[in-house]
Amino acid sequence: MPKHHSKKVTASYDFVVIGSGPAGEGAAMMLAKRGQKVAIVEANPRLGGNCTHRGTIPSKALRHSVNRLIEYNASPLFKKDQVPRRLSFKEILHHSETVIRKQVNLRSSFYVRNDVSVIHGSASFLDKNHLQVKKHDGSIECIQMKNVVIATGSRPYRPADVDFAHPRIYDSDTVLTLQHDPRSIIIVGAGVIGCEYASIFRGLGVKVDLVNNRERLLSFLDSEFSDAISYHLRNNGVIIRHGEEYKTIEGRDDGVILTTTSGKRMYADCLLFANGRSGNIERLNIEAIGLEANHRGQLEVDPNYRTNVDNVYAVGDIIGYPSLASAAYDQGRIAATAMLEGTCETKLISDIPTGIYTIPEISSVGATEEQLTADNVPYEVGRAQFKHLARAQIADSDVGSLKLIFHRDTLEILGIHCFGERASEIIHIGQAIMEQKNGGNNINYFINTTFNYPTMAEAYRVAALNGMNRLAPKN
Ligand SMILES: Cc1cc2nc3c(=O)[nH]c(=O)nc-3n(C[C@H](O)[C@H](O)[C@H](O)COP(=O)(O)OP(=O)(O)OC[C@H]3O[C@@H](n4cnc5c(N)ncnc54)[C@H](O)[C@@H]3O)c2cc1C
Ligand SMILES: NC(=O)c1ccc[n+]([C@@H]2O[C@H](COP(=O)([O-])OP(=O)(O)OC[C@H]3O[C@@H](n4cnc5c(N)ncnc54)[C@H](O)[C@@H]3O)[C@@H](O)[C@H]2O)c1
Repeated sequence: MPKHHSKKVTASYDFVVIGSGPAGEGAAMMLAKRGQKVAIVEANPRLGGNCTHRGTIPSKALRHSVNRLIEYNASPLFKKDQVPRRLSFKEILHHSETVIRKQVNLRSSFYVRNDVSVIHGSASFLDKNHLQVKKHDGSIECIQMKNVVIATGSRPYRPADVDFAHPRIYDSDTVLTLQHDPRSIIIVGAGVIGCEYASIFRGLGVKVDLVNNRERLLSFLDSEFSDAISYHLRNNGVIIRHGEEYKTIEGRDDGVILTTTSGKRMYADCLLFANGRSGNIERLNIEAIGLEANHRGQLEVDPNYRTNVDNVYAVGDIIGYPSLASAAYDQGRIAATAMLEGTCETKLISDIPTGIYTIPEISSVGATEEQLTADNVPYEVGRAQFKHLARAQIADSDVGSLKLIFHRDTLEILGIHCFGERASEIIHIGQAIMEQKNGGNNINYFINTTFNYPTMAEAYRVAALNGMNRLAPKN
């Protein structure tokens, strides 16, 4: 083996992927399936990325448990003794740990089956063809590669004036170690993470103060749906404070005091800071290959996910928007294809769906009414309310609605917005039609097809009929 920078090169690969989250996994699997010699370097002793260990999977598993609890306590079937069941955060963490274990087993098996070498340790560049990997036992390995994919993900943004070492001040990573049973929590940041955790804690009966520095919740949503989530969070007891910036956050022995720049003073058992994320760039020593990250630790890439260095690609949260596990898998596969073929014809879809696992859930794809109005697009809307669907009545989930926005003349679907139980699944039925070309994207599809009955999918027929009935005569 050759020597590099006075370290012995221990192995050589066609491709090395750094990070085993969805972006890295997507790239590594695609490259391995195409017969390449691939290694994945992962700093965590277990595979799966932050997605599996700290982000998507644990938060969705926690939310699932809370939702079952709410359902149980609300169901007339189980309500006979009138004593509501309680669960603590610690108790529901057990379920999420079980799901994480299953995910790690499953995802680890992919690497074994596809002959991808797994190297546990933290990677940093020596030059564009060599990485140094610092292993957990302190030993250092030097590996050589023709090409490399950076998929190191992101972590919670931690402003310097917040004491994250305090035992009652958490971010979305450390909240997964919360062992006590808080009676109240202040959540700073009402982005997707803040809203999802507000639903989880409120569902457990914890008093929640949600501090938002903007004027509305999740302002990228169609305003009807942003209003709906505000209404339902408030209706469930969450206190939402819009347009507030924190001034100080002070941890005490028995709780946390937050003051706002407007002079408010709040107190709770603990605080979750969930306001933004930073790319995991520092340990990579990208200076050694002449790369530079922006102030959020993110890398710039071209449409094929190639960085300014010809054999170095980057995918997932490390490149910023959309910063979703859903998109990260696709980015990984697209980058792998581009690395093998010079370019990838398939691009990430432009209408990335959103799936927000608040209680109730929200999901959308395509344009909002505000965008279409601003662009002077002639559209009409069709609505279905869950409370009018047999399946929702059976399931006792009558909170929710589906809105179809379609072009008044061409009847093309332009946007779909849904909230309520299973919204993030329901949205994909409409998305499949919306993606059709050559006239296939037409609201009449939902009127002319036969849906299983009773199903939530029936909402599409109801909404389509509602919209068509509302169309004004052309002259
Ligand atoms: C609380 C929360 C909830 C979320 N919910 C959703 C959701 O419902 N749906 C959705 O689509 N997205 C969700 N996301 C976003 C999603 O988790 C991320 O977009 C996704 O994890 C990004 O994947 P990735 O592959 O880029 O990186 P990550 O999943 O962040 O994985 C990166 C991996 O790289 C490793 N690594 C970092 N540096 C090095 C190094 N130098 N050497 C070796 N290894 C390294 C890390 O240890 C990590 O395992 C959520 C995020 C959070 C925080
Ligand atoms: N269901 C889902 O799809 C889901 C669920 C949870 C999280 N996520 C992902 O997690 C992230 C959500 O993060 P969030 O809720 O903390 O906030 P966010 O992305 O909504 O950002 C909150 C605020 O922090 C700012 N900010 C972001 N990064 C910063 C940084 N490094 N330094 C300073 N300011 C910064 C933003 O401009 C914004 O004003 C998103 O990337 C989202 O895609 C998705």
